[in-house]
Amino acid sequence: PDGQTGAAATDADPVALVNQLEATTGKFAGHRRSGAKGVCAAGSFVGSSQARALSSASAFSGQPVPVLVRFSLTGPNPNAPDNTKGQRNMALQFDLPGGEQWLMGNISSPVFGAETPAQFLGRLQSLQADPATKKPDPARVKAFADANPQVLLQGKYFASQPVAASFAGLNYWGVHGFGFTNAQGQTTWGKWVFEPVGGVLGLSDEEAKARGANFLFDDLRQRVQAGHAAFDFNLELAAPGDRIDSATTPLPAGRTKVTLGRLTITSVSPDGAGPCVDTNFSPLVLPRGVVASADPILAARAAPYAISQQRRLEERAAK
Ligand code: HEM
Repeated sequence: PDGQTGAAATDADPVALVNQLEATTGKFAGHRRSGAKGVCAAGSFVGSSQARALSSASAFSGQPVPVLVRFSLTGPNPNAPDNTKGQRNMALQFDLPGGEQWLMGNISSPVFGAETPAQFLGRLQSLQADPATKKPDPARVKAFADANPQVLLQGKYFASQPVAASFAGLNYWGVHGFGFTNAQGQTTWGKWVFEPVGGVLGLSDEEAKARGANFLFDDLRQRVQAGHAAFDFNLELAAPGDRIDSATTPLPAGRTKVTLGRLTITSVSPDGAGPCVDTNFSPLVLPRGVVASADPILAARAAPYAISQQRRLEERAAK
């Protein structure tokens, strides 16, 4: 806590965040504290000339760059059902020349569920089940949400969307603002979204029920085999006055969008295997030519990811 900067009001201890994730959403030994049900895949990214004008990052050279991909459902449960509404993830590790890496964890929503780490901790606390009823206390949930209305935006977005028909048929947002710096030293700020080349694919509630609880991974394998899994990496450019430091404030609709390149998914690993299983996708690992915004949620992600990774690797080793 640092009373002079006021940091104590918005920060949260990373260990407390991971402990609270476990207390509220559950703990499944050996698995990610969020994004547990997932699969490794591989892809190839080719950057565009528009991207090269904005950023000197080697990811945009125009040469194919290998990308380690992980698609997942949110939450700690490795057996969560696929055929429900809610968050899906696409985490990426661009393996750049010279051993440089670019890591990101993108989600199927333009906003996160909290604006600051402290607010996220408070929201999770309010959602923790009461030991007596085994359910969250509705009055406590409401009181926190009334005082922190940003925490409802993400749930409203998911409620407005159909059940995802495919990991390859979703928009995946970076949510945070990032700056793209070119060789002249000019930095352009924006927020990115990976948009599926074949369009967004949704299911009606009846269709979702008929698919069963485990259809997304087979669907992904089929689409990748058929060559139908690719995303345009698009950057929405911030205009003067736009907020780029808030994970609950998307850019206003209609901002100029620049296509930075195309990511093609080329293979999918067997279930539970592959090079992404033991890694974490800490979104502060950025290449030269890309810089982080001052979004406090972005800054707060690195430490909990490392803690979760350490816990699950230790649990796996102890089995
Ligand atoms: C303070 C806020 C947040 C906390 C405490 C948090 C915590 C975590 C933790 C503990 C993991 C598991 C890490 C591992 O074991 O490898 C995780 C995974 C993930 N998170 Fe977050 N997260 C936060 C915010 C966000 C935001 C804002 C996004 C999206 C913009 C996001 C996207 C993801 C994704 C995509 C994964 C799965 C990555 C994978 O497949 O390995 N998280 N998060």
